[in-house]
Amino acid sequence: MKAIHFGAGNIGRGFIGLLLSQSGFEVTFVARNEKKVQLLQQQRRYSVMMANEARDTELVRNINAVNSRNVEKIANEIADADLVTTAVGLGALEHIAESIAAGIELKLRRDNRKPLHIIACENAIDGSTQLKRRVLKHIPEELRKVMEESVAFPCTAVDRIVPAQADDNPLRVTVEPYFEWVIDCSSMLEGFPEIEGVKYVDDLEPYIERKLFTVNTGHCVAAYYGYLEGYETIQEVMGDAKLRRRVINAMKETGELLRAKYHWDKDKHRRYIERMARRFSNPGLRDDVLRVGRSPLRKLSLNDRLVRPAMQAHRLGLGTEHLVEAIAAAMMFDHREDPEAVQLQKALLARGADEVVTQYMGIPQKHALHQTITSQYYKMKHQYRPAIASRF
Ligand SMILES: NC(=O)c1ccc[n+]([C@@H]2O[C@H](COP(=O)([O-])OP(=O)(O)OC[C@H]3O[C@@H](n4cnc5c(N)ncnc54)[C@H](O)[C@@H]3O)[C@@H](O)[C@H]2O)c1
Ligand SMILES: O=P(O)(O)OC[C@@H](O)[C@@H](O)[C@H](O)[C@H](O)CO
Repeated sequence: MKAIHFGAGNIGRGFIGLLLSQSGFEVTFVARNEKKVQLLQQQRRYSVMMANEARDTELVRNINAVNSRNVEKIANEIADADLVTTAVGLGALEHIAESIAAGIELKLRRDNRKPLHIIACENAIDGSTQLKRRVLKHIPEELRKVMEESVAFPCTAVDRIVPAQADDNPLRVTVEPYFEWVIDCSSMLEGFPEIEGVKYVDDLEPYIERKLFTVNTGHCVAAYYGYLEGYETIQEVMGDAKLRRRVINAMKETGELLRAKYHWDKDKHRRYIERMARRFSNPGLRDDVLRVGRSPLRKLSLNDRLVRPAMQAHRLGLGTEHLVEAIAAAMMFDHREDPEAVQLQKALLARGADEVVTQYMGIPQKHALHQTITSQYYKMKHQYRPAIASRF
């Protein structure tokens, strides 16, 4: 069984590569960094350490690597693969689409009808569908129909906290012990080799929404308030009782929405929230506020972890107070080395919050949340301005 994985970063090595290798796949990483490619090619293995007391360690074997610029080699690898996975970041999917399409085209021209599944393991609703749309642009018209017979793009929800690594060994990665990987099997082709530890479901929506609107909503609330209060890590933020309460309150708010939509048991979901908060606090990890808050424009977009639950909750007449505050806090994220934070701050400065809420969040001006978010932002800006100014 052969898998090609795009992105030899934190989640790629610490989660996807690990589970695929444990399930018997030969995994070839497609990576941008030539040094990392060479190391993976030389060592053909790396270790994944658990952030638990025992520091349990797993060895990932049977791996190889190819540089992301080597489109011909990537296409050859994909042409006879069973699985392609990605963890490159949502914004980078457009950069890998052409290589994936080249592999699919080669596979079809060789008349290889073995099923190929392509799964975008990014934090997003319908990530694989978004990738498919980009790949299709590079597939010749005459192959598109036949492609459907042997190539599928099932969507997924992946959950494991893997912080940025500070390790002398550039391949080793430390991860939390917890993980959840759910794949939508309703769009899968027959004969798919199962991945150990994956849950296959017919309807992914409750799973991806539970993950994105609890783990990722709560996580980014911690990051954005933590940033405003001058904390460096999520662990520090969770140690601050006032901020921890804000994180929990936001997860409770999305919890009310999720329970209304999916009729979940109240106590069970409360325990899920508590468990997620304990994960954020894991003392065995050091997770930077800057990593968790990265790419604020993506996180503030209409279908992501803040605006989507807020819009849905509003539609159902449920509370949105904590989400609105978190959205305003996200708008304050002005880290100079984050290109999206810079773009956001420039837009706020040039065009004001009104336009930013419409343009980047997709909330029409006449929507009630538009006004609430804008006012909350100006209120918070006033409150935090002295703290922010002292940063520079
Ligand atoms: N780290 C986590 O806790 C976690 C958990 C679940 C999901 N995710 C998602 O996984 C994705 C990756 O996150 P991460 O934390 O591993 O980030 P990361 O920055 O550690 O890894 C991304 C990797 O993709 C590589 N990359 C970017 N463009 C590429 C290209 N064109 N070709 C090949 N490689 C390319 C980068 O060089 C980097 O190594 C994101 O969508 C993230 O939301 C992350
Ligand atoms: O990867 P992002 O930027 O979408 O979100 C940052 C973190 O919240 C995220 O990486 C979590 O650690 C992860 O989603 C946990 O499964």
